[in-house]
Amino acid sequence: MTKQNMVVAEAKPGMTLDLSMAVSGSSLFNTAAQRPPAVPGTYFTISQKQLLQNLEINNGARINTWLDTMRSSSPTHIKAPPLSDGQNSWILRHPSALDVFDEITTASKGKQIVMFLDYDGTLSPIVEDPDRAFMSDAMRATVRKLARYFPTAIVSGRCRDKVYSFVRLAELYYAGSHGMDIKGPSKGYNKDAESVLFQPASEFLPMIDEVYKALMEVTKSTPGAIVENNKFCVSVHFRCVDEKKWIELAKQVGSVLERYPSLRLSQGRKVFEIRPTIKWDKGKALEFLLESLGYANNADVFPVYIGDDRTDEDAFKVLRERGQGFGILVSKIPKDTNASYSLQEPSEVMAFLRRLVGWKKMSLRRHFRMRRRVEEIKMSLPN
Ligand SMILES: O=P(O)(O)OC[C@H]1O[C@H](O[C@H]2O[C@H](CO)[C@@H](O)[C@H](O)[C@H]2O)[C@H](O)[C@@H](O)[C@@H]1O
Repeated sequence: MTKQNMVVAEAKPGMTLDLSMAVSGSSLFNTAAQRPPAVPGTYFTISQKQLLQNLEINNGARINTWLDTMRSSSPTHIKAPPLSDGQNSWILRHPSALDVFDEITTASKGKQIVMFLDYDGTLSPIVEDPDRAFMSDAMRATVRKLARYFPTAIVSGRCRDKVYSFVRLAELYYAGSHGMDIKGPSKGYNKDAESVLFQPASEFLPMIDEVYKALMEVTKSTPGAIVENNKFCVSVHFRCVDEKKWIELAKQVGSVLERYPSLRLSQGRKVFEIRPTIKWDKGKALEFLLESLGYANNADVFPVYIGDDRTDEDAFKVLRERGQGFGILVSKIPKDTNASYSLQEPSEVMAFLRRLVGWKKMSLRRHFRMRRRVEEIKMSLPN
């Protein structure tokens, strides 16, 4: 970054500074579009030297930025859009996947559907204790049936073993740690699938372990904070932390992270996600899995990704860019998304998956009936 193009917000008491671009490895915002809008008249350029002198301010600003995002991700701070155009135009742009079900199946005609499912908030409801985010037996039975008809992968921010212990279906693909830990099914599909195993961040294991311990130590004075070791990444939950303590928690996390420039932080649903800065995410995992399934350059594949979180946006984006299949965002409120369709909650996800299974069963039945009929006609013809 040159001196010319470095634009930094002027420090004013109580104002949140957007210095995320200047704090390497810790930006919450990957693209300019994601950064908070500029406030006219509050910007000036500074040199690298001045920037270093302002390190203290930067760290403060970084914490402020985190706090803003923490607040905006909290339901108490989400302003319901006026019962009007806002909501309506969002729904028009991202219609319910249940309402446009026929449109979706028509688009997939003649193609192989491959299913990608996020776990928390998609297959299981969001609960306070991350260790108790169980999926219902009905949802498990639905996903089991789904996997009989379509190759199916679970793509989660959680540690792969942990998400497997919740889902307990050996016939699925699993991509844990935001896609950094991929394993093929141990039964079903083809035998080769068993050998699929990909861990692009394995060199970070000792560092993640170290950071996990440091975060456990530093956050133990903040009641309600939960640190979760997700093997190749770490989650720091603030769902049960009193909002008055959020700044304290953000500072604690910041104090650990500033020692690890090769780690980055993003936010999910009332959780800080800390992970290696490698170019790997749920979108890359989706592409890797399609390749493993033999669909890398196949125009006849139709991937469907269902997820509720910001980290799922990477996968939605990949589908949009490939122009193949589509993403479905699980959300009750309008959100900026690359998904094409929406579903409100896990119960709607289950309803959608059931319809998909029902539709596939019916089309297979129709197909076999037709084949039988053709055979009968052939047999009835004179030689
Ligand atoms: O990619 P996902 O499968 O959606 O995982 C993302 C994070 O999900 C979990 O946290 C979220 O769900 C918890 C249980 O409902 C909830 O308490 C928490 O507030 C949510 O953020 C999981 O615990 C994290 O490790 C995952 O990274």
